[in-house]
Amino acid sequence: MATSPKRGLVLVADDDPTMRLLMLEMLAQVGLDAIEAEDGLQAMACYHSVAPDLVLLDVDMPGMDGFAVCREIRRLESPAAVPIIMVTGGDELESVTRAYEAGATDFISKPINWPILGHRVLYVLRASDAISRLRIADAQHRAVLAAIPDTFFRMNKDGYYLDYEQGHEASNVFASEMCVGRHLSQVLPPDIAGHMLTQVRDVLATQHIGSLDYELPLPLPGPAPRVRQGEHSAPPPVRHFEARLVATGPNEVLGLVRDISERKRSEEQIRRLAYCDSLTGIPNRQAFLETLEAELARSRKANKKFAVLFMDLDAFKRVNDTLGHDVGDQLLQAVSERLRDTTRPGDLVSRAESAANLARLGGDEFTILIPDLERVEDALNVAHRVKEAMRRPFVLGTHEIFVTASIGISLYPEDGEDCNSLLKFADTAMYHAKNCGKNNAKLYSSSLTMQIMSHVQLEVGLRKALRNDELYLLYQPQIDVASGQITGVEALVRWRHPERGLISPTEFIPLAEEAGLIVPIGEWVLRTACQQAVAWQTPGKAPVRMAVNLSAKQFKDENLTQIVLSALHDSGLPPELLELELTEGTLMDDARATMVTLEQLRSIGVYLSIDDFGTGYSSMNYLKRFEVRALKIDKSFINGLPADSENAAITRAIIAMAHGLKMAVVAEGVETVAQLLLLEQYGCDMVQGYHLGHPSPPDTIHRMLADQAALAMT
Ligand SMILES: Nc1nc2c(ncn2[C@@H]2O[C@H](COP(=O)(O)O[C@H]3[C@@H](O)[C@H](n4cnc5c(=O)[nH]c(N)nc54)O[C@@H]3COP(=O)(O)O)[C@@H](O)[C@H]2O)c(=O)[nH]1
Repeated sequence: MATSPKRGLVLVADDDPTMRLLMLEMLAQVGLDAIEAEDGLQAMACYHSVAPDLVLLDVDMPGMDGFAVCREIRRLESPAAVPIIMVTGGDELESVTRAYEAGATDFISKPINWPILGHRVLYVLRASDAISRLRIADAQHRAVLAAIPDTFFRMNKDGYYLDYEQGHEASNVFASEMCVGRHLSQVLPPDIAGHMLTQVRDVLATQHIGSLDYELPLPLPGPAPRVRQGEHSAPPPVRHFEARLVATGPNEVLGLVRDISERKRSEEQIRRLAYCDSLTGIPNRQAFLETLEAELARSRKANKKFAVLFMDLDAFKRVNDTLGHDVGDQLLQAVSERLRDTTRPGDLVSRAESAANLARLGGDEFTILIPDLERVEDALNVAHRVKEAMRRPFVLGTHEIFVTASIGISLYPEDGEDCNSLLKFADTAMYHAKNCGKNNAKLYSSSLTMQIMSHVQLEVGLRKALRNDELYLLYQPQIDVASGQITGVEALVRWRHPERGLISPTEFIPLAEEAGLIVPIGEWVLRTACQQAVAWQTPGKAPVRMAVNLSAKQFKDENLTQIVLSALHDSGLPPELLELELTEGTLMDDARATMVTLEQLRSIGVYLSIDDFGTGYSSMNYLKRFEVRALKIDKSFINGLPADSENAAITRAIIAMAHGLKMAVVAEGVETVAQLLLLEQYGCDMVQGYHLGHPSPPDTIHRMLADQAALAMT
């Protein structure tokens, strides 16, 4: 006979050997092993020694009866109870009741229906197995729930709490009795209750896990703090919660609620670090870009205008270089503070949340967003106020610092329809403002981009100009008034651009200074002019001095003296035949450094003169300290002569004062005989101008010098 696989061990306790035999046989039929005991004591001994999976226990046994065995087993047992089936003498209710009271799992009445005994035992074994698995699962769930700090609840589809177990977090606000049997709306604020109920229904409909975040104001114990007039009350303390919902049946969800206030606080801190400039505490570039993006969307939708102001300090680098980075940092903090004051909501003609309207992009660059702009003038007014605010001295410790600001403005929607363009255009306008003399505010215009592009192209061209031989020199004669002889020439550089043709030095010299090209270009001018000057010297004839312009950047170049020495040495030009023309501005920039450089140049023996005199500081006293040999009166004074009596008086005074300081005077821009005669009358030493000769190529000057020599022979 085929036997089923073994499914468990049954302890059969009965004092009747026939009954035991039959029971064993029936159990074997369903694949169960069995062990026999003929009375209660033996049953207990077997229970201890084999730990059966089920006990089949006759009620009536000599000595210790079935009820006593059952009670004893239950007393000894752990919660994992072994199933006990009591075999009662008859169907009488009393033994059945006693059997259950003793802890029996089930009972079988005699006479036993033998064919179903095995199946009945199997059924009880299965049921007991399921119960013990349930018990384990339940214990595990309880352990999990005990281990997590969350509050959990069960809720039906209509939003009634069926169960509520408060988590062990201090902030869990509701006690169980406040919730069980109540509707969500009686426990939570109406908006949160509404969201929660929607989520509950979604979770039940989709059988997916759902979640929602919400915050609850926590009333502080005691009376509310009094707020004085004009003060803002602190926002009420809130705690943040996250509820996760999972369906546990077609009409019921399990909810877990966690206090996420700490996490929110950390997120806020991270956000602050990511969006705030650490030096000044105002929003940084990232924050500004996001604000700009949001403003763009809002303005587009509401058909509104806004302006972006881009501000850069004009002399920040100088502060950093001269006073150190600590003072530079303090200045940036003070600047952002002043900007904050100047761009308060009321000042901005804008909405309330102005904090994000101001940002530091980095270095000394700040941006301001002006929303809801009605007139362009409003943006210009803000720019003007900012400029004025920056002009007031900053007192930082013992330092009183003066700075100015250049501001560029771009407008939405006129100038651009996206954030990057608007920011870029405001930046472009700021550069334009700087180029227009700093301490300026300029609106962006599309032609600016063209200007800047052509500026950049010109710079690229200038870099190639030297190596492509596109630069050349013209020379303008300088005439000694007394003798009428050419005693000097001024070298003036020209650039023949391959596409644009002739470009004036007024255009490319400032560009060369900006691009750092003035030093190599200036060296080339110096060397070429020195070589040319040597070629024009004729033994036995009056020498011809070569005047070369030096720009401020060249003058500051630490290798200047070396370059001059080298140009003189390589050309063989005597130093006294080289004149270096400097402007007043160049000399005044850094008096101490100027004195050192001038001393070095003087020690070489070169002739030093002041160019464009009268257009700058015009301080004779100052110039005396620099011991220069000559002054060149700017052509703007000569221009109106002889009719302009004021210019005539100035010219006469300059000549007299220069002579008093033993300086020679050269008048520039002499265009007429009348001017020449007047200057002669005033005692001017030398003259230069179109009337006496235009800037000309070397062979023209060569001819002029040759004619002059020939005339002298006659
Ligand atoms: N650092 C350097 N600067 C240089 C160099 N070459 C020239 N420059 C400077 O560029 C400015 C413009 O120079 P330019 O266009 O050459 O003009 C010079 C003369 O052409 C002009 N001039 C001369 N006579 C007259 C006249 O009668 N009327 C009139 N309207 N203009 C006249 O004046 C300019 C000379 O100026 P200055 O140098 O002040 O003597 C100019 O500032 C140059 O200095 C260079 O190599 N390096």
